[in-house]
Amino acid sequence: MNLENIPLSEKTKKNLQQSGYNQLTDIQLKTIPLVLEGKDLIAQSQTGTGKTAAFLIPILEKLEAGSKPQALILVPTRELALQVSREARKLSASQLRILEVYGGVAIFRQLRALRQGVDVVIGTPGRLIDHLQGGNLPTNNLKFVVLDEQARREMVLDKFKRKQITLLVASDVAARGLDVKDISYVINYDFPQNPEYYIHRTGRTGRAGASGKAISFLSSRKEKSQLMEIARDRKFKVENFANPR
Ligand SMILES: Nc1ncnc2c1ncn2[C@@H]1O[C@H](COP(=O)(O)OP(=O)(O)OP(=O)(O)O)[C@@H](O)[C@H]1O
Repeated sequence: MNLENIPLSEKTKKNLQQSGYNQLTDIQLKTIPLVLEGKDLIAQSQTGTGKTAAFLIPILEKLEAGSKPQALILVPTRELALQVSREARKLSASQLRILEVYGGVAIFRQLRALRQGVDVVIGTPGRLIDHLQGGNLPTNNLKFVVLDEQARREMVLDKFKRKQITLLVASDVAARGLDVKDISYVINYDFPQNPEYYIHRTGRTGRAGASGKAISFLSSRKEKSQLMEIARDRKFKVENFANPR
């Protein structure tokens, strides 16, 4: 038992033990006190270490049954929405109404549930946007928003690695550390802010000694000279250069 020093109510602790959560995992021990204090945070840990409960336990502890959504949890897939809502029902020590919303099923039941009042909404982006745009999902009572982004990211990357996706549109977050074999091109839509980022981004192609290609869209003479300077420093070739107007 390592729940003693965690500032959760007795009701929650009892429920955790009844659910077989006798020991909190490291990520849970670290995040729960911070979320209870109302801190914003980004958490990262290995798969299967209990990240879902790490955000659910403190959020559920803080909520009381009401009528408008108080927590919104964005997940990448329908399967995850179901998985997270199952976990939320298990971990909720009070009578909170938990609703999963995802596409591919009739919207009617989701609408009815939203009209009757829910406390926690767990959903996938497309259907959530439908509900938000339709004015069915009031946001003025939200206290918590969770983005289960890593599971998105990881999943998309996995598909990219297995070549099920052939084009990946990414921010600079993907500029470092992404190790995928055989990336044919890196396309710089916006020219990187500094030379270091150019190197990080384009380093995704031509891994492990192989050569790679990058295409950059340049929108000023300044960007052109930045590119030429990097090319000079790093000794790479610039081909098919069209002058920006
Ligand atoms: N403290 C705990 N005690 C016992 N079981 C736990 C505890 N925390 C989580 N679990 C269980 O461990 C399993 C894995 O948890 P979870 O799916 O949240 O991992 P994760 O870190 O989100 O993994 P992934 O990165 O794959 O999404 C779940 O079945 C969950 O119910």
